[in-house]
Amino acid sequence: MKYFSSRGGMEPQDFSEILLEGLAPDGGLAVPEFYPQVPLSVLESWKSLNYGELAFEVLKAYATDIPEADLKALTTKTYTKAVYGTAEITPLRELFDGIKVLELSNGPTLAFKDMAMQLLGNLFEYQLARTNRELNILGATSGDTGSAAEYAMRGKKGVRVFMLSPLGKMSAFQRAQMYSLQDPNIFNIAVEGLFDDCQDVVKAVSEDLEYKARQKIGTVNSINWGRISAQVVYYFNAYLRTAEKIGDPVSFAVPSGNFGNVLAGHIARQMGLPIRKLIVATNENNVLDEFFKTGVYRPRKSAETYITSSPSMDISKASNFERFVYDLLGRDPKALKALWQDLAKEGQFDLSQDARFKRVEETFGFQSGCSNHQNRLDTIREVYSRTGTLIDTHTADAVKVARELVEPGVPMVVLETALAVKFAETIEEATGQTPPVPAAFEGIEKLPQRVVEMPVSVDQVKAFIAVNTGL
Ligand SMILES: Cc1ncc(COP(=O)(O)O)c(C=O)c1O
Ligand SMILES: N[C@@H](CCOP(=O)(O)O)C(=O)O
Repeated sequence: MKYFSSRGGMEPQDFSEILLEGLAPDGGLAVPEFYPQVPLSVLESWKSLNYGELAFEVLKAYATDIPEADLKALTTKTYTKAVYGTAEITPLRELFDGIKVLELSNGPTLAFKDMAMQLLGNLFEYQLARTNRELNILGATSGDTGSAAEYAMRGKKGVRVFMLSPLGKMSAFQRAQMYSLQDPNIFNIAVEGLFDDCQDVVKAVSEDLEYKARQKIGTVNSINWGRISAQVVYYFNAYLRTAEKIGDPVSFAVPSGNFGNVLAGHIARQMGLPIRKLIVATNENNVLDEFFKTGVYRPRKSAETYITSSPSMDISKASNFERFVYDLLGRDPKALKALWQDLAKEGQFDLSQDARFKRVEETFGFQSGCSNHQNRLDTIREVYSRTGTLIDTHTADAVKVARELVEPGVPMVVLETALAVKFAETIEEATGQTPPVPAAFEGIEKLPQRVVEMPVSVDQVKAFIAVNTGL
């Protein structure tokens, strides 16, 4: 399998190359030359596989330059009960009204990011040893990618993590998870801005190709195709455990911010998984909901981005949306590049009158909805009173939209993207209950924290990295 840039400006590369490179040199995102197809008969045969085996089957079609025996060893080592708490890895639980919850947040940092990040940590270690290289990861987080990456990379040989987070905008638990780490290869930088500002800095640094090469910069955000490909696996797993009969339709509702999670669902669907609807659920930062409803894509500036009680989705410029639009435009890099040039000039684009916009729902199955703080409180309270379980604020956003769009006879799977304990304040406001703190995180908010503060400055971030790498 070869990978190209969504904007057309990259020589074909292998999986291992794009894994360490992150953003394409022309500022686009790496996309595979085609989506490997999984016929229903093959899907049927995957029913008996455990998670690690399934991950191997899905990923071997993408990571074709990694010897199969090595890839199998990596997926087996990653997806264990010791890491994810259960042998099922991503258990499903019944909610109500035809809705199930897919538990993706039982890993080391209590968010769905662990599903891909643990594998990425092992893949990086493998690839760096194979090529005798070092990697300095530059990432942006709104709360969960940061800790997942840091827990996956701490102590890994040849890897440093420089993680940008929005100063004062994450929950107290999220801050403590990241900033209390004292490992010498982990560097936390709290930026005086929002997630989008952090992500812009990561992209600007990555676009300075000379600096990127000298400092050996890589990424762990979902702009890295490795992240997305690993996230495709749990859609297959959930489908295999949900469909009564292989071939029956199943829908998914996905709390969305940077559009990586739901994009993985889109890819699973393109590979032939019988997904009926992919529901994009946003919070008050509803840029994506606006696009899926109207065809107008209008990313907001930081000043127009709300700070909400589902803070990990406080994102107004969703990176992975570019990968979906690439497919929508018939996988034509010239058309994508032209549209992105319009976007840079006009600050928005409008596909409402373009015949291709109809394909968003008809061909690709996308629908959307959004939530506000009150919806979140109501949903968390109702789920608690009807099932006795506490769901986190992001998952609540998806449950709210799933209930609006669920269809009779079609199971709806809501992706649980974090555990309630990460957002205890809102859970207490909704239910009066304090979410239980897992033993590993007992007292974490009282630990000393190690973080440097910085304005939104590409130059200052570059200088900080250079001082700490000595390169
Ligand atoms: C808890 C949680 N839910 C949902 C999201 C949104 O996922 P995505 O950015 O892949 O759309 C994030 C962050 O990405 C998150 O941390
Ligand atoms: N919600 C994320 C933001 C970054 O998303 P990513 O999937 O692109 O890494 C976070 O919690 O950091």
